[in-house]
Amino acid sequence: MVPVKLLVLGAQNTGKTALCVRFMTKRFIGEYDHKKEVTYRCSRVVDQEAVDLEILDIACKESSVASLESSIRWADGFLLLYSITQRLSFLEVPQLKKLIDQTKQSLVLIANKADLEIGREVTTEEGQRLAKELSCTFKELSVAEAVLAVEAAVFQLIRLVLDQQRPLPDRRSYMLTVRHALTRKLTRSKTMQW
Ligand SMILES: Nc1nc2c(ncn2[C@@H]2O[C@H](COP(=O)(O)OP(=O)(O)OP(=O)(O)O)[C@@H](O)[C@H]2O)c(=O)[nH]1
Repeated sequence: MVPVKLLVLGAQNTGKTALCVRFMTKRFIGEYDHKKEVTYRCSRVVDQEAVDLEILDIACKESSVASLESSIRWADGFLLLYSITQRLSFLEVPQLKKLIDQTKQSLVLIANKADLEIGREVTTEEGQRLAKELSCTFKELSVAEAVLAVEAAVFQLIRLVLDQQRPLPDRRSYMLTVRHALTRKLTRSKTMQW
């Protein structure tokens, strides 16, 4: 079992708890008790790898900068949420990203509440642009409506963490680079034969 620790971050009311509960139970529950921070534990198989998962949902209202920083140090990967209906939560993203250690690059930016099109304050393109600037993966989804999208986002983050933990030559990104280089070389030599 590979231990993987994930932290769910974002401004208030962006759906952090809803996302954790959705991932753990597959259910969407409207309202939660926000007073305490909660650690969810479960195991999942990701790409044939058994993963021992801990997901920390911190109560933003209650937590000090010091405790936020200590949670960030604890985590291997981050789900950073904003709500498409709360422009302010989108504007807070770069600040939160700055708090995350530069060496910790496993981060998925989630634009939540995609079902609330009528109240949209942040466009999909703005989210994509920000993710590009912050060099992270981007997903727009609705925790309320899409159980599979939530699972896919968490799994994608787990893959990033596992990839980051592998010694450099084993990393998926490294293998992909080598594969692309080889393909290019093979294509070129084929072209030359013709
Ligand atoms: N329509 C809609 N509502 C959502 C969605 N996700 C969460 N909510 C609602 O948004 C509100 C806030 O969700 P929470 O999960 O409590 O948000 P949080 O980020 O944990 O909030 P704090 O603990 O205050 O930081 C709740 O009323 C949820 O039911 C979604 O995808 N669509």
